[in-house]
Amino acid sequence: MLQVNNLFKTYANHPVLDQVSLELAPGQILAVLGRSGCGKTTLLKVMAGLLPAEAGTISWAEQNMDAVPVQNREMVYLFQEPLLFPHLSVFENLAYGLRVRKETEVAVQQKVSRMLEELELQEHAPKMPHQLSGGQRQRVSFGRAIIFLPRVLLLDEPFGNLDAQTRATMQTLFLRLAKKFNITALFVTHDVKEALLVGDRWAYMAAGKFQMYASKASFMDDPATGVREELAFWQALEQNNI
Ligand SMILES: Nc1ncnc2c1ncn2[C@@H]1O[C@H](COP(=O)(O)OP(=O)(O)OP(=O)(O)O)[C@@H](O)[C@H]1O
Repeated sequence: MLQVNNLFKTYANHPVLDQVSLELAPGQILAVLGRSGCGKTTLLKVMAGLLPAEAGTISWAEQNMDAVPVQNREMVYLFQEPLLFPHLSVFENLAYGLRVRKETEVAVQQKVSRMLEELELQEHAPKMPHQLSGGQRQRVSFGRAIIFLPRVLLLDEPFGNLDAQTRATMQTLFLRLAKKFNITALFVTHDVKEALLVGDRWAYMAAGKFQMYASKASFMDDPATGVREELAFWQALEQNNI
């Protein structure tokens, strides 16, 4: 179980994380909906150990993560822009985390081959990152993050820069692999549809305050989230009222 208790952080005396608490069971995906500037990136970076919090605790399976350094925390932050090693091939980008963990060459070859297949990137294995499309780069980045089965995957608007069709393909791929590898994830997005699609649990963040909902219905029914408003727009459009 992932547990976050009362995280607090300020920038210039202004709270950017205001007593953020959440709980997530292993294998669940928490979709976090929030507008630009609400503190989503700060929350994910604090959880990954990339930024310090002023107060609060983060624990996994009742082990406190606060003193655990980034490289051992295994709470992996996935940037919106895929960050790949430009001088390494797709294969070697995927293999990197396994090699750092001193896995045997046989295990590396097996795991990378399997991941290339899952990502439908077999034919691109020898390519360098600059020879890939944006969607393909994001797939490699995602594969690299899950190949060593981290405790928690932290996704920051991962498909925000992709066109609508590639985005839909990536959402389906993400869900299939997350379920297959039993990934526990926080998925932040400003897109209502994406939040509804990828989440098993839902939260809403505004001005540093974080609210988790007991059910999809309660998330949708909260006027703050704007879900009903968006649904009403599409219904009105369908009925030719717009
Ligand atoms: N290093 C910093 N110093 C001062 N203020 C900061 C710093 N980093 C972020 N902020 C402010 O904190 C708030 C939250 O920033 P954060 O990057 O977490 O937002 P976000 O929800 O991820 O936004 P976006 O979706 O636009 O990336 C913003 O108002 C931002 O201007």
